Amino acid sequence: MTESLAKTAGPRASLAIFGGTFDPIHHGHLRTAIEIKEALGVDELALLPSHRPPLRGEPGADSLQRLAMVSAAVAQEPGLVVDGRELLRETPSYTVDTLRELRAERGSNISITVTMGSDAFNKLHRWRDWQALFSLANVLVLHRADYPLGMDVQVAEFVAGRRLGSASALTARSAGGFYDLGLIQLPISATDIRRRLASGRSIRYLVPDVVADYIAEHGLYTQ
Ligand SMILES: Nc1ncnc2c1ncn2[C@@H]1O[C@H](COP(=O)(O)OP(=O)(O)OP(=O)(O)O)[C@@H](O)[C@H]1O
Ligand SMILES: O=C(O)c1ccc[n+]([C@@H]2O[C@H](COP(=O)([O-])O)[C@@H](O)[C@H]2O)c1
Repeated sequence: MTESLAKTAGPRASLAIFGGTFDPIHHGHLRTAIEIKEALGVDELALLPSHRPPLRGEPGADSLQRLAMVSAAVAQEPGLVVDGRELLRETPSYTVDTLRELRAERGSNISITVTMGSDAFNKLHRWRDWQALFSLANVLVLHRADYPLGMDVQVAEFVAGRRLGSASALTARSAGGFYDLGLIQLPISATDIRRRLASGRSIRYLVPDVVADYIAEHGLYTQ
């Protein structure tokens, strides 16, 4: 299927994806997922736990455990769904592969927006086939408090002509648009949660109770 997609304005079905290692999923991710869904006005926001994250070491919890925690966390949240497709591939979880699969399934007309925090976006120039992401989807970047937007010069040039005036303008296009969004950011990170658990401290109110219970039952992140 061709990667040059129609970019005409107009109402269309829409989907946003929010990928991550989710090691573990926390309230920073969940609050952000809701903000993304509202800002874009999408029909559906899918969280995509990565199986083998390309630019980082082995996660502390295995893929099925991370998938189970994400699924439990969103079970009560209408409009948020989990997409476990990256666990079905043995290759590193390249976003471009995921988007190609989604396009093949959903067709060229649906609006797809891939979303990521500024920490992830600042490394975009190291992603597999990163320019192709913009042929397959729109890109929405969320400012994270500790990570000012500091994109690579090549990426900056590439997105300059693609910047739209609002997040919701992305959903009127099938692909190719870019927007960076300032939103309420909870200063929570999975790294900090893993450190707390390793030193026997509480993680209550940083993650949903179902996730804290799962971690305790499976003895995760104790070292
Ligand atoms: N508190 C937060 N607020 C908004 N976005 C977040 C937050 N934490 C993570 N993200 C975003 O969620 C996506 C997945 O992040 P990831 O699973 O790596 O979580 P993390 O908390 O950054 O993990 P780690 O500390 O292990 O790097 C990334 O795009 C990241 O920028
Ligand atoms: O496609 C790539 O090359 C690529 C490189 C690094 C990260 N990603 C994706 O970006 C998302 C956030 O990654 P991380 O490591 O910050 O959790 C997750 O969905 C990864 O699969 C994708």
